[in-house]
Amino acid sequence: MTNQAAVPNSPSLWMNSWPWPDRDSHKHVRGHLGCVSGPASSTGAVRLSARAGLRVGAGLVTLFSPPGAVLVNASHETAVMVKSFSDVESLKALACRTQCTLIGPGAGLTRDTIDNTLAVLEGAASAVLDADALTMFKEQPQRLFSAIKGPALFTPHEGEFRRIFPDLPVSGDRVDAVSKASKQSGAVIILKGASSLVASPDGRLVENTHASPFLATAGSGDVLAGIAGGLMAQGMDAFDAACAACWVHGELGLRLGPGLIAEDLPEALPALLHELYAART
Ligand SMILES: NC(=O)C1=CN([C@@H]2O[C@H](COP(=O)(O)OP(=O)(O)OC[C@H]3O[C@@H](n4cnc5c(N)ncnc54)[C@H](O)[C@@H]3O)[C@@H](O)[C@H]2O)[C@@H](O)CC1
Ligand SMILES: Nc1ncnc2c1ncn2[C@@H]1O[C@H](COP(=O)(O)OP(=O)(O)O)[C@@H](O)[C@H]1O
Repeated sequence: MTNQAAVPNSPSLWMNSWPWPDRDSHKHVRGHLGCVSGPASSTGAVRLSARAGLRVGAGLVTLFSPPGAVLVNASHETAVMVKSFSDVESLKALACRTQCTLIGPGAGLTRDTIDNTLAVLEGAASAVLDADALTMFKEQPQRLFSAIKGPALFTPHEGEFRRIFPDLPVSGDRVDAVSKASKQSGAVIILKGASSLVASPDGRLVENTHASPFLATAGSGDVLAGIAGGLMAQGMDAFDAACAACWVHGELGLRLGPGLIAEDLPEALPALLHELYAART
């Protein structure tokens, strides 16, 4: 059991480290986010992440796509770029050119997802792992943890958390479970839910209750991962980026409310970002 209490999330925790561009910024200094696409039949989830990353300010966002999914990705995207990768070496080379690469949404429950996740962790300066990139390490979580070299953020829902941390019961003390999981893995972790907990291996712990039940809709978590990845690509500390992403995502949920679908979230970001920009000190 941990006696640690989680700090309530609020903009005061991370506003000062928000990566606003300055007068001399150009797209290459605003960070490059890579997002790894799954096969042609399941590309939508990661495109939600990519769009959120671009909206939150990453200067460049590229979808890294297997050859068979390039056409479907390219036909959906305009500002988000698309690059093909045919094997783990070419994916690693693409990830090396990013400040952050995100993998998992719609990646697929296949051996390729294991190999591609390891390539991302090896190549990218920082990484966001969600969904299938976590689930696929159910049988060998230690292999995943050992592959972490730089800042890494895991964004599991409870089902995914249970798969990679089977010894840490989330049905009991969630704070204890997520704190231990972060220390065990070496990753910052967002344990998502109606209340989301953010834990860092160095012991920082925040609880986000600033959210709406209307966020319980397909693809909403993919957008959250993209917001966090977009902030990390711009150089924000992984824990601050995770806290900021949870609050911003929750605020968008509160603003949009009934009828919200995941596509709405990135499109609602500019109005909120205008307010945060005006309130900066
Ligand atoms: N537009 C799209 O293309 C979308 C694709 N998605 C992708 O679909 C794949 C499967 O993801 P899912 O998360 O649906 O399924 P998973 O199969 O990974 O997990 C769902 C299972 O986990 C259990 N679970 C326990 N706690 C849960 C919680 N708090 N939230 C959700 N499930 C919980 C559920 O009982 C369920 O059986 C992933 O690749 C994901 O990225 C989803 O992100 C939805 C949107
Ligand atoms: N009842 C709720 N209240 C507030 N936020 C919620 C609620 N249910 C889900 N969410 C949020 O919605 C997102 C759902 O993510 P996830 O389960 O990964 O779905 P998906 O895989 O479809 O994107 C998470 O950020 C979670 O915190």
